[in-house]
Amino acid sequence: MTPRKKLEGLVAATVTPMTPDGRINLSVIHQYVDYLVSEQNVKNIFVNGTTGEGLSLSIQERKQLAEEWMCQGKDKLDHVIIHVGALSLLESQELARHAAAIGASGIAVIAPSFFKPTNKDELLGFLQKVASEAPTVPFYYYHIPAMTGVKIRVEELLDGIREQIPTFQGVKFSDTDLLDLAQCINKKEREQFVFLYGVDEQLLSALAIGANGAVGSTYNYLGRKTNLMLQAFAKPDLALARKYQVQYFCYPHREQTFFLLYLPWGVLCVVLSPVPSDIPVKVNCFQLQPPAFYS
Ligand SMILES: CC(=O)N[C@@H]([C@@H](O)[C@H](O)[C@H](O)CO)[C@@H](O)CC(=O)C(=O)O
Repeated sequence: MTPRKKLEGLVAATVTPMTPDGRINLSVIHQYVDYLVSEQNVKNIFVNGTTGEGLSLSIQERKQLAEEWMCQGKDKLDHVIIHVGALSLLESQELARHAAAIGASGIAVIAPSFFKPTNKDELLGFLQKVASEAPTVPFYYYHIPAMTGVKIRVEELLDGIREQIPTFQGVKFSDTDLLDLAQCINKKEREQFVFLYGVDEQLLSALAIGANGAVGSTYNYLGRKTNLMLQAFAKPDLALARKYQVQYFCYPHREQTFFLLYLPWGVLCVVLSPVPSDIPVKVNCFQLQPPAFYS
């Protein structure tokens, strides 16, 4: 892993592979890493987040997954960000210490979502207590109000955040409120922070207001295509970038079917997207353990 390289571009929010009897399946993670790097050109991952269903896993499972992703990503991935948020502060702190011990390139924390912080100071207090357990690890706030119900504006949260959290590095911004994101980015003193956008369907809009990159589920299987959009945006060829965004992300993702098939030789991940017939990608599959007869 290349340590401390600035985090930008695409970050795949990884799915957690499971066995048919509901246990985590660590054995396919090395192939998952190879798939992301070679097939999707994605070298950053976000582990145990929403897509990985981290909050539905036990602490032990989350640690084992983090260790395996770190181990298999060594010398292949640039960044492994571990989500360590939890309802329990003590558990979140334990996960933060663990992520630091295994050398994670960053940690991220969502707001507690049952007994919710009601203002900026409560939220900041929680984040600070977790971040301080990993004092050398870059820290990201994971803003996903649709899931947590915590709607404190990030723009407000960021005021003076480095004084409370010296490791604060940026935000994984999974919300459609682009005004909030723009206001975060447009403060001069925040230029050094990283803003990673998390609503894949409208990434281009976030790039236009200065997002550094993106974390999302679709980069598991549309990473290569989204990289083309990033290249078109950087050129800049906005017409082409818009074409990519519209073609691959404007269809109702909530209707998207994403499932894992458990076959004798391993796990097949199938993604069905309701896209028009003139677009070639309708079904995306990746084999976490490809059978010999397929190659
Ligand atoms: C609510 C949700 O799952 N949002 C996804 C998006 O990538 C989302 O799947 C995508 O925009 C398709 O709707 C990410 O923001 C979540 C994420 O990055 C994570 O797994 O932590």
